Amino acid sequence: MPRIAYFGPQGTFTEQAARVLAAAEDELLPVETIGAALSAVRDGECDAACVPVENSVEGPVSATLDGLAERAPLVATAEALLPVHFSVLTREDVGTVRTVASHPHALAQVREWIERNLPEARTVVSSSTAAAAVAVQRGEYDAAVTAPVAVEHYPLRVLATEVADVADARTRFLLLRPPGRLPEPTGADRTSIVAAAANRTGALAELLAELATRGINLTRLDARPIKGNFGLYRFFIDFEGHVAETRIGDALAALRRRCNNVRFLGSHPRADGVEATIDPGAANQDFDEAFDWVAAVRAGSSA
Ligand SMILES: O=C(O)C(=O)Cc1ccccc1
Repeated sequence: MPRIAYFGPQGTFTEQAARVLAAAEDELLPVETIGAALSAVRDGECDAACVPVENSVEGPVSATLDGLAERAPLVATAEALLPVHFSVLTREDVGTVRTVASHPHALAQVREWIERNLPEARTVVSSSTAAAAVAVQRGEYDAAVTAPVAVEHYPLRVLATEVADVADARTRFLLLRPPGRLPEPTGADRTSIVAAAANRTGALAELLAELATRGINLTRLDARPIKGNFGLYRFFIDFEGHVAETRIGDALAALRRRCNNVRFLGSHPRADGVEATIDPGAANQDFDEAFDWVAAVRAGSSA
């Protein structure tokens, strides 16, 4: 039975995402950290890992980005996009709430609600939203900001539901596997890479220009420090399209030439189904025809 490690414990948002991404026969295994989920795949204990990668309020999930840039390569084969609103859970015996625990991304999304509704509470960071619920059960903190499903696993009092400072907040999750067969292109795909640009004037601009001149639309750009090299950064770039397409393959080949290091992190269908924008002259057919023409010129059969 295929096994999927997810960022747990039970009752996290990531578990909800894993349920969306898993096949009926897959076994879901909660692990304590994002790093442990990635290691479970690298060590062969699990076939895939489900982890959060970006949030529309807080931005990138750095543990996931750093975990993908280092150690053995993993490739995203699918993504899920979940709306994120929170429940606030307490023990039955809690009077005034003085401590509220949760994952930093959750706390960042309910800061105003806590100020308004729990003015005496101090916030405490936990490894995940569900880990905060466990800590409340144990009596370590008074309240936890959790995913709506958490109350099914941790019998706590529901103080509030549908809590969110920003309406329509969403988190994107990835299903990661060892490199292997890629999903088929659909016309509404996302490709992800991480690249270490050379440390010289204009290097990042040149790298982005390779994508821009081929009419490739970016969907995300994040910089993360390369640890142990103060001042050096790697760039995580997501863009529309699939590596199986000529225009995307041509761009990746250019990045490979220009960068110190490029790692392919996957091509897979977008959860929102948004189709790639194609500029005039930048469709796959345009690339194919242009390459055919060059081949014909080289063969002496065209000019
Ligand atoms: O802690 C969780 O439940 C997670 O899955 C990470 C997370 C935290 C806050 C918003 C979305 C995902």
